[in-house]
Amino acid sequence: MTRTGATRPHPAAPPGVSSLSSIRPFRRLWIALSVSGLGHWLSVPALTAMAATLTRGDDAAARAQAVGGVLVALLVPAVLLAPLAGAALSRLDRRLTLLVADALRFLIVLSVPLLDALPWTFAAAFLVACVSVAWSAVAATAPAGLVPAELRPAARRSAARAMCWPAPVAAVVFAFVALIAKGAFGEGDRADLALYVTAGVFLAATAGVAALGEVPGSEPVETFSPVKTLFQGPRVPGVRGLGLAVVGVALAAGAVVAVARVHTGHLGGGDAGYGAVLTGLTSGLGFGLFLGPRVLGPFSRRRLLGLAVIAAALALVVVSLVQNLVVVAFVTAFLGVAAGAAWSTASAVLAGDEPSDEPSDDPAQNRPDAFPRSVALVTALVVAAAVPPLAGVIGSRHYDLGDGDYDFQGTGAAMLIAGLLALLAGLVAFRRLDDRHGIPLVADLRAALQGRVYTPPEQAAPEDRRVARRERGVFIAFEGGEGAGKTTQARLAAIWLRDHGYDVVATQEPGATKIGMRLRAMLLDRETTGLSSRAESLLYAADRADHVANVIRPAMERGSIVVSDRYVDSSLAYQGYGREQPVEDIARVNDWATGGLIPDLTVLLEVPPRTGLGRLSAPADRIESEPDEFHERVRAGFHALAEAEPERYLVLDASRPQGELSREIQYRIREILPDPIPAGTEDVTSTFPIITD
Ligand SMILES: Nc1ncnc2c1ncn2[C@@H]1O[C@H](COP(=O)(O)OP(=O)(O)OP(=O)(O)O)[C@@H](O)[C@H]1O
Ligand SMILES: Cc1cn([C@H]2C[C@H](O)[C@@H](COP(=O)(O)O)O2)c(=O)[nH]c1=O
Repeated sequence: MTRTGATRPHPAAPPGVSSLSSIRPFRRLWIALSVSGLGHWLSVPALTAMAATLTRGDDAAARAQAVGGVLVALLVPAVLLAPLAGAALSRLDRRLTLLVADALRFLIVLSVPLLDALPWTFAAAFLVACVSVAWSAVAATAPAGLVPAELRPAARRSAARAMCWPAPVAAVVFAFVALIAKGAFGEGDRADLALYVTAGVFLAATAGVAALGEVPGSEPVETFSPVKTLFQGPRVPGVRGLGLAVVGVALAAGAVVAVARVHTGHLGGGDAGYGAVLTGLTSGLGFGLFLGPRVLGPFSRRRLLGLAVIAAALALVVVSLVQNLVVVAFVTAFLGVAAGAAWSTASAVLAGDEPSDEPSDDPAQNRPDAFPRSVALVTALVVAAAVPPLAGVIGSRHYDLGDGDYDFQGTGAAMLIAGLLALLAGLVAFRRLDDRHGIPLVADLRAALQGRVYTPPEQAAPEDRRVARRERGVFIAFEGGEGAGKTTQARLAAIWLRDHGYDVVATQEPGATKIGMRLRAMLLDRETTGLSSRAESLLYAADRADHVANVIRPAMERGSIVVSDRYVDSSLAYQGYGREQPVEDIARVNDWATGGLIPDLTVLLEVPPRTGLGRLSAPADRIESEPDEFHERVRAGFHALAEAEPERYLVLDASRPQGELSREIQYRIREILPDPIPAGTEDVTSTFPIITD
């Protein structure tokens, strides 16, 4: 609501600190971790390619097994040794640990091309992976030690990103280095150069960490046992099918990685082709992780998860059958997108279903992603151990198809089997996860594409249907982040409408009714601490239910124009995107609370959070005091909602002058206005007000 006065700094920002990137030591550590991450991801294709180079004289089965052996060596420490690392690492100096980890990996990787022996390549892969377990555990918590307490959650998320984003870059670098190596050595693939480059990256990371100042260990280094977590099951009981969904995704993505080096060799691609396929997979994964639940906002996340697994499995089936390297790289990228979307959707499903128990001493119990991570890791290990030998056992088959030959390699057959198993896992997971039994999938998808939750006609409440038929008014909502100018523009619109003869009800959320005012006080009071996200969502929905029942619907029935400062989309953006709860759950609760009442027009006033918050003068309330990241998510949420339903939205850049904005809003409102004088009255008076600017 409007408050006038001077601007003020955002309350979540400590003095002089606007964001993580403005904290120099954090920024430097983040860069050093990104460089280490690049080395970490480069070591995977470099070491597997070395195994393939060293078995070049052998048959395809031996080569596949050598590559699989390196992958197993890279995965075993993460599965078996991680639980031992946590307690020991907490006692060590963080900076020194990161420094030693990078230096050790530099030396080990450098030794591989120098010794040029397969057994040492396996041993080196195992040693690198052991060091990487320690490095990633420390890297996950170290940046949080460099920032104020309120920025620590954001620092942890940022650290996780620093370790992940280099994966597609590493794949591209590997592909380029392979091309250069092929040109330079001119005698088939040589992985030496990729290993030297990887060692060089680790050396650069070592120098980067050495140049850092102290890294305080303010947070314990927590690791968990994937095997134990697997048997404990998900932190949230009752997410049936989630484990199977993760198995399906890990099976599909893991099978491609397990045989890609040898398969691309069959397709004439060598190391560069291997790099191209890995680039497709990793960049697809990144894109899918970003897209995840953002796509199809109102669609059930559980359904989305099942569908994403099925899509990844079908992509693997196509990859297994196609004999063209370019097509294989593109379909693998699609597989990556589906797998990434499945992963982030699974995380959202788990994050949205809050655990019923108290925080536990077991780190795995406090991490929503511990279970899917464990399932993925163990599945990847089994795939790396089983798929390459399976490819070797099957061997190659030659088919004469009359007008052309078809060579079906063991690697393709092994991927086909993995793809069919992943498809089965996806189908069963979809059935188990489905929380919309009886709702036709196609209609549900179509409605989600239009930005709404599908409700079968027979399920709409009889009273709501009756009211819907009688409604004659127009409903306009103003939405946007803090200080965007909603109250200002809603008031200007109401005045303009009244000036033109309309009966206007100007209202707002939360707090338009007596009960609503009490709810507003509870919701916005900074003294309200520890309110769970679900309770917050329900309180906003309760305010809205009262608002619709006592203010909006009666006004609509009278034929008034209702102008509301905030409505359901605020809950989708703040409680859904902002609080990272499943948006479709919030949509469903609000659909019920409002009897499905949707505005005829939603004006979205778009302004960067800092600008909007800077416009406010009163002390920040509970929601305004949330950190920048929260408000950025809210902003992105409003964007996504408007994009999903463009015909209902008018999106405006709210940093423009107020007068310009209100004129544009008037133009748009005009398109949906009814006759301002009720039909009967017009028969009697024969008058018709003229609308002017
Ligand atoms: N287009 C604009 N340009 C600059 N300042 C504006 C603009 N629109 C509104 N303001 C000013 O910004 C402040 C906040 O405006 P307003 O209360 O309308 O925002 P709001 O979106 O309703 O805020 P809240 O989210 O707190 O309800 C007021 O001081 C208002 O005068
Ligand atoms: C309706 C609604 C509101 N909020 C938040 C958004 C704001 O921070 C406050 C309302 O304050 P305003 O000054 O009146 O805009 O509540 C929310 O989080 N969810 C909602 O549904």
